[in-house]
Amino acid sequence: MTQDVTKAAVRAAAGDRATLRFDGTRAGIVLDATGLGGAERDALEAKVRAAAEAAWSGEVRMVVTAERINRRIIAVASGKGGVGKSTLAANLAIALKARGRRVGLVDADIYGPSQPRLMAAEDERPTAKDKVLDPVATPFGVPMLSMGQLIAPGKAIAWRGPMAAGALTQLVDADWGATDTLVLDLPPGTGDVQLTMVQKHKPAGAVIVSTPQDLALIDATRAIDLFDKAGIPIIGLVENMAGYICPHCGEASDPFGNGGAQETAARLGLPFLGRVPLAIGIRTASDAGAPPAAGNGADGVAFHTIAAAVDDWLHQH
Ligand SMILES: Nc1ncnc2c1ncn2[C@@H]1O[C@H](COP(=O)(O)OP(=O)(O)OP(=O)(O)O)[C@@H](O)[C@H]1O
Repeated sequence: MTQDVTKAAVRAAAGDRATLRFDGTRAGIVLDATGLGGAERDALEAKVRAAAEAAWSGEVRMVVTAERINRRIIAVASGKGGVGKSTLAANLAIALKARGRRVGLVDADIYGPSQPRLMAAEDERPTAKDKVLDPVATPFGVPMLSMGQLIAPGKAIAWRGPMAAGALTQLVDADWGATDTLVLDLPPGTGDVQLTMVQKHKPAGAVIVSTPQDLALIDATRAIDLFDKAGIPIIGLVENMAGYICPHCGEASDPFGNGGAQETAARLGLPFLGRVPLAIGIRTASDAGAPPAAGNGADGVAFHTIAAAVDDWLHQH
């Protein structure tokens, strides 16, 4: 077979990803797998090798290369539980994806991992190759890994920081392929577990979620201190459950007060990223594994506004 036939066969299999050189009876292929996940890379490599070997009667040698992706972690944190941190993390990931980023989601909440349910991936189990995990796909184009997929429920409650950070390493160092932005849903609170996690995995920035109540805001200030201590910049503050939207008439009211997080942000000189209203639709959609940011409804709007601010921040840093 001729070199031209082999070139055409390799090109048909690999497009622009392959360069081919001939040296006597040997065909050498360099395959650029930048941006492909593990399974895609293996499949492409096998396809190109098969095409080359069918066309070339001599030896075929192949080298697979990939550019390093500069992947950044955005931590989503809260001073206490139940403020909607996981809801925000899931919707932020989906809304950042809608802005063209390649987003993955890591659920590091060892106390109550809820991302598999929020992201409609409860029945998925990650596989591992050479001890490196392969994130599970979700219906929203955001691959995901969760502590809930690694550990039995309730098992990690008594973990100290180093153990939690060690488990997190498995999730962060997984085969994320082309993912350039990892949204990290941290465990609620500001103790040793959270500090060790952020010190070890150095997020590019943090989003702090709070409800308008004073107590939650005091807790939010503790979360801000935690990131200051670890030298991680705060991208900004999100106020969740801010104002109640009546499902019947659509009227907004403020059962927990109004603007507390915005005032706290201003007082601390931090950016305010936006308010998410308390809306029954957000809860029912989340419980049903259909995050509002994935649809076109009114409940998704606030998350897209917040994602736009986070996206800007990432462009500037
Ligand atoms: N803006 C909102 N409007 C209505 N319900 C909300 C809103 N945000 C979150 N919720 C609901 O509040 C509950 C707690 O939210 P979520 O699990 O996201 O909080 P969390 O801070 O991650 O909690 P945890 O401490 O358990 O990790 C969930 O039932 C969620 O659907």
